[in-house]
This record gives sequence, structure tokens and C-alpha cells, in this order.
Amino acid sequence: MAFPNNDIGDETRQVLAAQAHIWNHMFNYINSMSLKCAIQLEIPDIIHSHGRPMNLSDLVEALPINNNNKAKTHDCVYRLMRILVHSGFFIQLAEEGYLLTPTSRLLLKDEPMSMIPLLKFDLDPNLMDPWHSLSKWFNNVSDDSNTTPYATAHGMPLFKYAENEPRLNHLFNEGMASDSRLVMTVLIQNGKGIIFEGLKSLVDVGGGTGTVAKAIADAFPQINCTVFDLPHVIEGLEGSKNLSFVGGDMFNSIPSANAILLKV
Ligand SMILES: C[S@@+](CC[C@H](N)C(=O)[O-])C[C@H]1O[C@@H](n2cnc3c(N)ncnc32)[C@H](O)[C@@H]1O
Repeated sequence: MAFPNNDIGDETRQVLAAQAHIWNHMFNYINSMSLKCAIQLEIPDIIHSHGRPMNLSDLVEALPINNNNKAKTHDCVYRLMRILVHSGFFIQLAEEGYLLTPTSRLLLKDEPMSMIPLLKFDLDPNLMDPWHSLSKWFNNVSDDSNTTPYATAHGMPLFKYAENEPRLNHLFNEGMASDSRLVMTVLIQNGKGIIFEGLKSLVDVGGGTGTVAKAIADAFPQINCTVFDLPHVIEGLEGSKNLSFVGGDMFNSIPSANAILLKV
């Protein structure tokens, strides 16, 4: 029910504003879950492949879903798209339909700077579970200051869990690599890679599967680059002329070099 502003007193207006504030926070997760759903249904790619603005009916037809009840699907996809338009992932032109925005362009599968892998990792239930344990973690933290919400939820730190769970290890490494790919592309394209000039050797500590070091090694063939990470992360990875992979624990020792990158 909507009250014209002058019909209610300040106190009531304040209570209603506070209620709306709580609703907004309570349902904030709808934004990230809708985005995740759009990626799972490959909506950015479908609109991109269409090559022009895509109307709702064409979008519904193109989705990889059971569409036996067209009216119902139409209504539900409309609601999903309304959230995503509102949050800036798509533009909706009144007659023509949906278009990508610069943000959803970063959510195309074949886009070199695609953020899909990072999104899949961060919105995986395994990574979201710890948020349900946050208050439990606060309870534990004074007894064990090394503990994390992740360990509280899963009984071990993330890196240990990933060591024993290939699915999570893959999801984690791909997510990190996609983030690094975006940063390194922007850095090198804008000539900011110049900060590496003059170096003879460099070690990327916690360098994951080597995205950062590979970009530096390609751009600066005179620099010998080493990727240092946990053994299960670099397992099976092959280096090149000026790129090598070393497995180990940085808390024990790290390879020596002119420069050390540390982004853990
Ligand atoms: C935030 S990620 C950095 C990812 C990397 N920059 C990339 O581009 O993929 C942190 C990295 O630190 C590694 N790491 C965690 N603990 C480590 C340890 N004790 N010794 C070496 N590496 C470790 C993880 O395996 C992970 O790859």
C-alpha cells in the first residue's frame, strides 16, 4: 500500500524507510544469485550471438531450459531480466529488446578478460557456506586467531580443502587466473608493464597457475620468471624458455630472484 507523503507522520515514514532498508539488505543475495543464474543459462552469450537487440520471446526460445509452459517461462525470465537490467547488466530498449552493457561483455565465455571463472568460484556453495558460519567463527576467533570463516564451515583451510578436492582446486585456480588475466591485460596494454623493465629475474609467490608470470615472461623475454605455489596447484604445468614452475610452501622458503611478486 502506498501512502502519499503528506498523509503520514515523520515517525511512520521513518519506520517504513527502516523496513525497506532491512528488506533491501535481507534480499541483497538476490542480485548475486540472479547474476549467477544468468551465467549458468549463458544469457550474455545468447544475446551477444543474436547480433542485435533480443526480445524476450527470442531469448526464452534460445535458453537451454525446458520450455513446455511458455507463458510461465516467459514470465519468470522477464522477472530475472528485470533484476539484471535494474542492476546494469543489460539494457532494455522498449521495442527491440535486450542489449549487453560493458559489464556483461566481461561475462562472455570467449571474452579474453572474461570474469566468468571468478564469478563461478566466488558464488560456489562451497565458498558461500562460510558466510553462514560467520557468527560461529567470531565465537572461535579468540581461542584460535588463525582460524577463518572458511575453516569454521569446512573444518580445514581453503588451500587444504582444495588440495584434496580437484573440483574446488580447478575452480579456484581458474577463478584466480581470470582475475589476473584481466589485470595483466590492462597493465600491459597501457604500457604499465614498464615497471618490470630492467629486471633479470622475478618470482611470483603464490603465483597460481602462472597467468601473471606468463604475461611478464612473454612481454619481457630477458626476465627469467618463476611461479612459486603449492605443489598441487602447479602439478603438471610446463614452463618455457624464461618461465618455470616451482612447488613448495612459502612459509618454509621461496626461490631467490631480483624481484618478488606477492599477491596472496
Ligand atoms: C589469491 S591466490 C593468487 C593467484 C595468482 N596470483 C594467480 O594469478 O592465479 C593465492 C595463491 O597463493 C597460494 N598459496 C597459498 N598458501 C601458500 C603457501 N603456503 N605457499 C605457496 N603458495 C601458497 C594459493 O595456492 C594461491 O594460488
